[in-house]
Amino acid sequence: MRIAILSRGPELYSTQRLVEAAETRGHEVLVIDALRCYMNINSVNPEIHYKGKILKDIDAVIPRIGASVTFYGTAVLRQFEMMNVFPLNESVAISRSRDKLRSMQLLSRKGIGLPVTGFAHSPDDIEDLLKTVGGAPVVIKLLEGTQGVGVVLAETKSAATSVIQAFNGLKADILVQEFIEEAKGADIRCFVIGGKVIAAIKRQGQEGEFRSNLHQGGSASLVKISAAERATAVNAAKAMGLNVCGVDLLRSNHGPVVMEVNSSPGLEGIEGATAKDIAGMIIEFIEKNIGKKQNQSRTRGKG
Ligand SMILES: Nc1ncnc2c1ncn2[C@@H]1O[C@H](COP(=O)(O)OP(=O)(O)OP(=O)(O)O)[C@@H](O)[C@H]1O
Ligand SMILES: [Mg+2]
Ligand SMILES: [Mg+2]
Repeated sequence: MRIAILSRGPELYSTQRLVEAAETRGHEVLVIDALRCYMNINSVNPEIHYKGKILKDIDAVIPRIGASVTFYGTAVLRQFEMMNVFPLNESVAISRSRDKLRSMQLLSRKGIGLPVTGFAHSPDDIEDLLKTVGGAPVVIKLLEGTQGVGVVLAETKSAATSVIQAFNGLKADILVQEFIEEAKGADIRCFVIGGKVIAAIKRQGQEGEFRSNLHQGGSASLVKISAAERATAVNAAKAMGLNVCGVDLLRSNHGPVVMEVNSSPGLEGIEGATAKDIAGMIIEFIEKNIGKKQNQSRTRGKG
């Protein structure tokens, strides 16, 4: 096969591992920066041009699209779909997962456990907003935040009110969530491939830190997950329409709750902690599914 990896960082661990895994299995790999692709949308035959040449005869595409380039990156992926190239994850599913509110609405519709969550732009009744999520302590999140930045624990009603007012002043969209204290600063990352959890790790925040993000000094270790956690992760992946994803769960005293579903999950932490060849499993998923109709892009770029 000829496999294209859409990635802006050929030197990144995840990209390198995917290249290595594909080449080991006898495939040809191209690492392509989506932002450098240009396309002729009017063409009868959809084409993608890259560095002065037309990209041809590509069988599968692995999107590793960074959050900051979602819009253009998914447009390039959609063009591949229009050319009948097999996408590891479909463009519509990626767009869906990048929108936190849309994701939570979709997951809740499928009855998947979520932290009690409110969202708001400029609430005129902060007290009522806090009441809808059960009152302080609450976690307040900037919708645009990433890697733990913009996630605040407000332990009292007055702290929560001040933080919400401050975010209002910045005209930011926010999420207000019940604080899952019993998670004790840890979350579970379930790595899903083709409807199965193939690995799971626990990320534990530093002493005194409620955020488990590795970028905030958290550490990763192997974890055994329960049947309920496994089912929650699988259902979340299915609800989002993602073949490959990382589902982040919190262990709450009302069962596993999904915090988010990541459509380009990193491989370094999880391969390091589990010693599994996850890049290889991703390539094998493509090998097994590329011919199957039901796993092809459902929208063929029309979504
Ligand atoms: N409702 C909550 N209760 C307890 N802990 C939480 C809650 N929400 C988030 N956390 C902790 O804070 C961390 C960061 O939150 P979250 O994953 O929502 O934002 P983020 O990591 O900045 O976003 P992204 O994962 O998109 O980069 C989580 O990994 C988790 O450990
Ligand atoms: Mg997170
Ligand atoms: Mg996130």
